[in-house]
Amino acid sequence: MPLSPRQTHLLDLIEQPADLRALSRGSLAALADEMRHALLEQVEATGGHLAANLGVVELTLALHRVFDTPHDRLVWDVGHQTYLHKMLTGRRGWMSRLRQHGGPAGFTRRVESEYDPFGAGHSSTSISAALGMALAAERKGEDRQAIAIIGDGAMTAGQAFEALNHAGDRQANLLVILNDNEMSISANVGALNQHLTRLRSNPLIERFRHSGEEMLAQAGPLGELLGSTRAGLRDGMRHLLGASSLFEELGFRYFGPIDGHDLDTLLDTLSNLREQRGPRLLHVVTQKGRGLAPAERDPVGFHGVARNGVSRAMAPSADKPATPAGPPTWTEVAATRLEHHAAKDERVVAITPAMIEGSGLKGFADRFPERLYDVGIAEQHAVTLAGGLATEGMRPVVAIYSTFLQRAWDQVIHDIALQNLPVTFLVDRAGLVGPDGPTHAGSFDLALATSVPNLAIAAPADARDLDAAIDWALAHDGPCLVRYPRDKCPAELGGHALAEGITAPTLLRRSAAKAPRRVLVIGVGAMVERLIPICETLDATLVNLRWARPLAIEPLAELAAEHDAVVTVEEGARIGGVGSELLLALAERGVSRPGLRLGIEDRFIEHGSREECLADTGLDSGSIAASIAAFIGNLCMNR
Ligand SMILES: Cc1ncc(C[n+]2csc(CCOP(=O)(O)OP(=O)(O)O)c2C)c(N)n1
Ligand SMILES: CC(=O)[C@@H](O)[C@H](O)COP(=O)(O)O
Ligand SMILES: [Mg+2]
Repeated sequence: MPLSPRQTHLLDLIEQPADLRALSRGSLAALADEMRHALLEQVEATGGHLAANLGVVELTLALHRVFDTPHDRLVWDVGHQTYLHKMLTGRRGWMSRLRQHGGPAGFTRRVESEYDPFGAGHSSTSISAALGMALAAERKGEDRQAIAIIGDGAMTAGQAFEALNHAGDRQANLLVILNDNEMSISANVGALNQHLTRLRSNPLIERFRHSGEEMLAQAGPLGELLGSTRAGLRDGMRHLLGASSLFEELGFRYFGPIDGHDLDTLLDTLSNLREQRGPRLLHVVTQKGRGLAPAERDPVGFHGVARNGVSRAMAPSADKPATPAGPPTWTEVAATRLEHHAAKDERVVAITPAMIEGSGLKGFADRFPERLYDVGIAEQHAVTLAGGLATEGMRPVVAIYSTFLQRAWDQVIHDIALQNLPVTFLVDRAGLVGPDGPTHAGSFDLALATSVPNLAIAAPADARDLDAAIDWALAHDGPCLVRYPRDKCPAELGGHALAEGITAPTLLRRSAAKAPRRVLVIGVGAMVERLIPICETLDATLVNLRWARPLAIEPLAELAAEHDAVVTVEEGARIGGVGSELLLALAERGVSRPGLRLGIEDRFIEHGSREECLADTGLDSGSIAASIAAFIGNLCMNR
């Protein structure tokens, strides 16, 4: 059922937020309606993060109406909920290419607009960044508001607390808007979430506060005198009722909770807060998916949707196309193997930093709910928690995206590897992810991991390798990282082992070429599949490395010695990656050969489809074949 197009008379008038401020207040509800519909049409065409955006229509409108953006700084956390913000800040015409190559990013970016004062993608950075802006304004003597808009999910991260702690102590001029929709990607978790629930559902406090304020208003001059201590009285009441907010304890003035879909309340409250200074936190209650019934019912399913996802959701079930069958994803294969082990071994527990669905842990959660720890958006804690569990004989598995593991490398090194603890890391989204772009690319895990002692690193090329790697990791008495991309997983690529032992590389084909054309290609992980036809065409020998550590250097050196040159191909940073390590290790064994290292170039790769991103850095099949062919051509010329 296609979405019916809707007129957008008011939205068409808005080029910049100043145009929004010129509209009558009475027309804003109609504008919010138009914005919500424009959002649905846009996400229908491009796909993207729908539910969070539906929840902030009124909040976005109210913020740009009340504050003097871009002079006042709006810092959105994560940035996945900024589609309306982009529409109101001069990017509406461009949104039809959202998250596509050359189009706007799915998150805020400084290079895109002066209305994006800070780039994001990873969560829980907004309070720190806005605090930096507030302190800079203080130093420069500038009068501006710095506003962090952070979700209840993002608020669960350590960094958010670190920033609150600092801001409250400094009494910085900072406004934090806590957008509480009771959801992270899945239902929000943790004691903070329970605290927010108590704040949301304590009508006694609200009644007490309102009646207290009414009494003060009726008491004339005495009331005015007392009014100056109104905030103190209110805080006192909260303490008496045992309902003081955590934020007040940290030095913030707490306002709310208010209904984030009630425009009048939002506009009045924000206007009041605009006139105040110091650390303030406004608790806004919103509904994820607001205004689209299927998304309100299933905010998890509508967190991110594919192109045509809106009309598909609204279609009667009989009209819904069946999901096409095909190979499973790497995520699915890994999750199935993990469940297989959990069924046999009570010691196996899984940890996720707020990514149950994306990491494929829904099945594990259903089957072994008491053995799944969703720790919130707390990657560092997830890793050290696994360390603690491992010291007591458990077999913890941290399921984590490569990009989010970046937060926790100190924990991997200091808490896990240094103590040689048996923790398995299932590192998903390793390599280029596509539409989420550089903030979410898993470019660095290999380069970071290869230098960490004790850490075994598997880069499986097919489902058979992946299963074997998980089996090995769970039996191994030390840490192990298993990495795989956001893609379909081939079942079995074949080949035979180059040596004894589970971590040995496999040989997939042997070149029949004559010197100087005998080239050994060593593929890392998911790159191997696309190397098979390339090596056939170029008549190169092909090895599936399988394990980046321990590196099976002896059999590889023997094989390399029979060749004229070595090529390595990995979906990870080329500098400091497996290829660099391999060529050096071969040279140290006296097998110095001309080498070509293919990997992610030394720059950030822009968003696009996964294939476009790979092509951008020379890792699509055509570019790989061309690079190897040119390399062989040079070998012949230089002979
Ligand atoms: C460091 C980090 N970990 C995980 C994620 C994945 N992620 C993106 S949005 C999200 C949920 C955020 O919840 P909340 O802040 O409440 O925003 P909402 O979607 O509810 O509006 C998560 C876990 C991320 N972007 N960054
Ligand atoms: C905004 C965010 O960080 C997540 O929603 C992320 O976009 C999920 O990515 P996947 O679609 O790869 O699970
Ligand atoms: Mg939320």
